[in-house]
Amino acid sequence: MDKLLTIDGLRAGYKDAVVIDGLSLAIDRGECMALLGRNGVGKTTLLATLMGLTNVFEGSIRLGGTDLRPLSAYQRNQAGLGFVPQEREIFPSLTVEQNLRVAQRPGPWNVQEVFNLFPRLQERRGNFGNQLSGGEQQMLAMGRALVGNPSLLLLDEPLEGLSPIIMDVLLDSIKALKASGLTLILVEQHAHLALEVTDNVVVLDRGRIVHQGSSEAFLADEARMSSLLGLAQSDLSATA
Ligand SMILES: Nc1ncnc2c1ncn2[C@@H]1O[C@H](COP(=O)(O)OP(=O)(O)OP(=O)(O)O)[C@@H](O)[C@H]1O
Repeated sequence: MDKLLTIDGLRAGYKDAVVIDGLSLAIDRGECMALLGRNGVGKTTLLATLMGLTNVFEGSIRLGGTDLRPLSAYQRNQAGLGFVPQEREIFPSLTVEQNLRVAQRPGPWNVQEVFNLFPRLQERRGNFGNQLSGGEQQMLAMGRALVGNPSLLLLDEPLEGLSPIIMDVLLDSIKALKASGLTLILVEQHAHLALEVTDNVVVLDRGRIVHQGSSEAFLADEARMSSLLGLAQSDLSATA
């Protein structure tokens, strides 16, 4: 298969502290990957490292043919990384449409395509960022990453704090992105839901990969999920 992202021997963290500790990972073009693990194991740090927002001590990160390590976050964005951070970071004083237009770069994704994916945003096109619900902000944050026409989309806990109805809208959008062939990494605490919309899963523990395989097989192995994710059996079914 054609590898889009290749991470080799990565050690990274904050100041002198190592959080990602010798991690190697490759993602095929068109692959949809869940990145799971208990709180504080380094999932967000790995995404932030891909974006150039942490200290890298060792290792390489390549996107297609490009070595990302010397590049700034802005340059990584231009090289094809789209990042939807947990904090969403939309512009509160711009309208929905303006938020999308300022992020537009050439490619198949444009404002109208985002409105087709999230009709709710079209209804809210004239509202300011700070007038949106949490779910609408999340849709806008995803839309903003999409109009940048990324080759790899990084989603950090997009379902956090949202109602089940809005979670379903976002999960449907992730399925649609997967069907369109976009490569993506989904960090989620809702393990069951993330596994249902992804091809493969990587589980981290203390900055290292402790499990890697198909999402379907992991989903069927409740005992393994429970031991690696630290969820009680009741939590696992609650997220199903
Ligand atoms: N900006 C930062 N500066 C210093 N240490 C940090 C920073 N952000 C995270 N850490 C530390 O790095 C470790 C990994 O945190 P990270 O947020 O990557 O974990 P996570 O798996 O995403 O957890 P969660 O599911 O809670 O978001 C933790 O020990 C955390 O305290």
